[in-house]
Order: sequence, then structure tokens, then C-alpha cells
Amino acid sequence: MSAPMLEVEGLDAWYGAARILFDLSFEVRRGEAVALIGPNGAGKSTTLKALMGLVRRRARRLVFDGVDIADLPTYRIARLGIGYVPEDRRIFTDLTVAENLDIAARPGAAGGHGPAWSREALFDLFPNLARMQDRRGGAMSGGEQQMLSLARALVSAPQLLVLDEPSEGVAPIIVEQMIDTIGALKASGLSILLSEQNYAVCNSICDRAYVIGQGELRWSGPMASLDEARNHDSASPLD
Ligand SMILES: Nc1ncnc2c1ncn2[C@@H]1O[C@H](COP(=O)(O)OP(=O)(O)OP(=O)(O)O)[C@@H](O)[C@H]1O
Repeated sequence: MSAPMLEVEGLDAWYGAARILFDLSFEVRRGEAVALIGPNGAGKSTTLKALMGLVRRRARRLVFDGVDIADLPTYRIARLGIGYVPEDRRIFTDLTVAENLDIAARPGAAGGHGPAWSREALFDLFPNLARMQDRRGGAMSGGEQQMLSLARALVSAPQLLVLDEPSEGVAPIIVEQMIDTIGALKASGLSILLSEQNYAVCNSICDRAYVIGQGELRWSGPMASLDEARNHDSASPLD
């Protein structure tokens, strides 16, 4: 079997003096969708920030696509082909949809070694965005902003999409659309690392799951096994 695309071994992370992650290990293989599941405050967002070099962290092994990323700054990690969509989305609220995408497509921003996304291909995937190209980011709903943030991540041609709680603050009907969109991206060959509290989102999209609690790994295995345990065991890994 080929080496994993992302290998994380023994990851610790801190905010100031407060240690948040304890010896976390996980991996994502090429074409796979992997869920980080856990309750509020479990450390999911911190795990993704630690991966991107946005918080102080230490790991025995932190390798993406064969490159040691432990000492790389965030922009270099992104350029290797990781499209990170943070929980707060970080779109420019004063700029329009089209301008937000233009900024992501500035020269030198791409180069992620993944499939290139033309504007047409993006708008095929996100027809709502195609219809609101002149709308300012600040005038969009939570779900629309999430889609824009996802579209913007694709502009940099990632191989791995890292999505931090994409369903948060999004209306249920839009969550369904989002599941379809992320599922289509997976079907196109992109690898996905998804942090979620919404179990249904993980179950619809992911092949495998890691359950995190209080900064530690509590369980890992195929999504189907987690689903089985959740439905039939009195003490499920999610309790
Ligand atoms: N900037 C920060 N400074 C200090 N502590 C923080 C900071 N951000 C998060 N924490 C703490 O780190 C722990 C993990 O938070 P994290 O946001 O990673 O959890 P999470 O699993 O993503 O939960 P949520 O679903 O609420 O985002 C929590 O105890 C949280 O209070």
C-alpha cells in the first residue's frame, strides 16, 4: 500500500502555557476522507491549526506528501497542497464573491500540485456562487460564506482539503447541499480531513474516523465500525 498522504505522529499543541493536544496520531491516505470527531472543546480545531502551523506544536512526525512540514511556515504548508478552510471562514466581507476568488487566484498563490480549478468549474460545483458573483461577502448567509470559503480553498489547487466544522452555523437544508458538494470533491479524487461535531456529516462523507476527547485520541477506525458501535453498543466511542 502507498505511504499516507498526511502522516501525523505524536502531535502536542499549546496555547501559551496551556497544553491542549496530547500525543495525537492520525493519517490520511490519498483519496480518503477522514473525520476528526469530538465534542465542543475536544481539540479538533486546535489539531487542524497545529497541522497548518498556526499554533505552537511539536510532533514526532509531521509529513505531507513526503515533505517534513514540522518547521515550515503556514504559507509554505498551504502551497504544498493543503487547502485549509478555517472555522471562521475568513472571507473578505467588504469584497464581492468574484473579488474574494480573484484574491485567492493571485499569481503565486496556486501551485498546490492538485487539480487546477477554472472559474467555470468552480461555478459548476457552486451554482449559488455563480448567481451571486457581485454580492459582498458580508451580505451572505453562513452557508453561502462556507461555500465561498471552500471555493476559495480550491483555487489554490489543493490535494488535501482540511475543513474545520463546515456545518457550523449553516441551515440544515444547506448542510445537505454541502454534504453533496464535499462528496463530489472526494469522488473527484481529493483527499479530505474534516473536523465535525455533526455526526451525520461525517457519516455521509468519511471513510474513517478519529474520535478526540480532551486533546487525546479516544478511538480510531472505519466510519462503518463507529456507526455500528454507536447504534448497538451501550458504551459507544462517542459517549
Ligand atoms: N486561542 C485560545 N487560547 C486558549 N485556549 C484556547 C484557544 N482556543 C481554544 N482553546 C482551548 O483549547 C481547547 C480545545 O479547543 P478547540 O477549539 O480545539 O476544540 P474543538 O474540538 O475544535 O471545539 P469547538 O467545536 O468548540 O471548536 C478548549 O479547551 C479551548 O477552550
